[in-house]
Amino acid sequence: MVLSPVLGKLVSKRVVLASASPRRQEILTNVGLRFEVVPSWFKETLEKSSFAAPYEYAIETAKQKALEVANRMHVKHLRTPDIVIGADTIVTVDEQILEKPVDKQDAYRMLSRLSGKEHSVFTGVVIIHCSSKDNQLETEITDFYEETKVKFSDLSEELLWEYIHSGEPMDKAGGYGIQALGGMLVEYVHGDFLNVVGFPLNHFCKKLAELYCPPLKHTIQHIKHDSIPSVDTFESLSDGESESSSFKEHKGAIKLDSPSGVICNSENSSGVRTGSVVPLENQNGVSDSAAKVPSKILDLMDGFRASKALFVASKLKMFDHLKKKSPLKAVDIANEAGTSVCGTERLLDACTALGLLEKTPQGYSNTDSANTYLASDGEYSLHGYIIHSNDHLWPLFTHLESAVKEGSRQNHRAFGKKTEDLFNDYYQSQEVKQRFMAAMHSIARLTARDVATAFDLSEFKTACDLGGCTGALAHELIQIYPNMKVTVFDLPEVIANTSCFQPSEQRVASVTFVSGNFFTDDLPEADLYILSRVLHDWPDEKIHILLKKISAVCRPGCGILLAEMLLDDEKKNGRTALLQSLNMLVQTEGKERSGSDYRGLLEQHGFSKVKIKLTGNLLDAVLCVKI
Ligand SMILES: O=c1[nH]cc([C@@H]2O[C@H](COP(=O)(O)OP(=O)(O)OP(=O)(O)O)[C@@H](O)[C@H]2O)c(=O)[nH]1
Repeated sequence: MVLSPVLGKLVSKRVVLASASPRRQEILTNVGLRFEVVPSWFKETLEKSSFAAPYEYAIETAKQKALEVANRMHVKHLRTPDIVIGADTIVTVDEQILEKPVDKQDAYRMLSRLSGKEHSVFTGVVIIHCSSKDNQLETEITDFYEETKVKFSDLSEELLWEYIHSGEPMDKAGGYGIQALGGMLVEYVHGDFLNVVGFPLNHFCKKLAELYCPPLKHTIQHIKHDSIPSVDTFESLSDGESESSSFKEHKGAIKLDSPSGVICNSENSSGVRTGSVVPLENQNGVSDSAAKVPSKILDLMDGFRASKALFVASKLKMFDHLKKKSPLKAVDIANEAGTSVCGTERLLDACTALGLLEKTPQGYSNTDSANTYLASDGEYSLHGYIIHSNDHLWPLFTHLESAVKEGSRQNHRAFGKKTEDLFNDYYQSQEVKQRFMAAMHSIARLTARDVATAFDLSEFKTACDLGGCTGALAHELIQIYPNMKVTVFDLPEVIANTSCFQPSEQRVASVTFVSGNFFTDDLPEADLYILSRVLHDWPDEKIHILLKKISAVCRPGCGILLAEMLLDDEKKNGRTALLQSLNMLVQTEGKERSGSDYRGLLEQHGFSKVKIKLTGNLLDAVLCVKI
């Protein structure tokens, strides 16, 4: 299947999956699509009776989910995605639409309705292309749906309740998961199995191919096999080059960037496809072996080069120079940065190919996202974390192999000294301390709003951010909850260096900085204790010491808010969090954990009503209350 050309075109795009469904994430990851996950906050409450057909309801819900994410990212994070994908799966039986059960009784009602009958599963999918014009979000929407028919056996009461008690039905449309235990209920499936699981991959891939590599009419090939009917295949879908007439004709398609270098033309020199097994030559005489390019693996092999190119361009302040003045030629930037012209030109070209810069005959300019995130002066700049990644994490990662073999941190190998305490390493020199604080500040600035709004915290009048560093989250909290007073509690060497990170124009009086060590000193009183990127630094034993201490000073009704990257329970998806857990391995005794892991730790110290929120940003949130 020639999907590589399509994926090649998407590689430089910010693709977002507006769904919390782990199944959708897995299905799309499996085909090699690279995307971020930003779960939608759209409540599935559209009036079902106002839709003429059930699939219209599924499509509209999918559309609203995706639009909510596109708008939120555009307004809230100043990050307009290029493409947002949304989906909604429903089950229909006896002209009723079934969604996810709200409780076990509801699951029972659904499953007994499906027992012994055939039902339909519809998934509505939308692909939204986004752009920003005069700061307004512009969208072009493509949608489709897929129907699969499923027949259940007669289900005995016993089997029904056994299945319900397994817990599986609760987050699944129609109250069953065909891919797991629910498969035992099914007599037959007519249609796309993955559509039932939540995402019609086959139809989606065809849609992507239509949008990104529309066929030149004369190249569509009908492959004939003895017993299989003639079909139009992905192999027959050619690039058509960006200006092909069929491309322009396609409803809802927008003009996209030039191909990523993967040859997508599928004609041979005589303009006729001859089959997909033998490598073909296109009009340029280039072997059409795109189907065999393992692009995902090649990308991973290149990953370190791309990271290092970003780090070096940041370290040499190239994005700062280009933010001040652009376009600039390589020679001008080399002069500013004190670097060689030939090396600078190669670095700038690589950054252009990575989508960080734009290049015209007049020279290089920053992309919008380079101006926002890579220049060092932006409100949401990641410069601090990038420099920390280059100077601190990179040397540690060169010892990943030893870390994996030994199961322990590698600070001694990377920096030539044994560290008893993680923070001794960071705070022993002023330069390293400032760099570390800048890194933490940049991640905190980027995530603070999503963490602060993950739950309604208005009932907490006072909060104490343990290890709150520069106070970035504290300042966000008092913006959102004007009656809240927040204490930032951190080591004396941190508190002494916070002044350069303070916002100029805020009600600073509501944020107080107190120095101390949360393991050894008394904790300030508060209704809410916040631990943001703290617990992941420590092994369970240390976490128990800290939670016990917090629990001892918490009155009933007081809470703990955790902000961490959450792993999925099966530790299969979410590569950012899984890679971050390796990051913790090379430098700490800690690790990333799942929401269930944190729930287990918190419940052991008298905290209950644990709520978990995946924010779609770098940090997720967990809230619990002392009983
Ligand atoms: O056999 C299976 N059938 C359905 C599922 C899963 O069910 C849900 C459907 O719910 P919805 O479309 O509303 O999606 P959500 O999970 O709420 O995520 P969004 O954030 O996209 O709204 C979906 O997860 C299917 O995967 C299943 O697993 N097996």
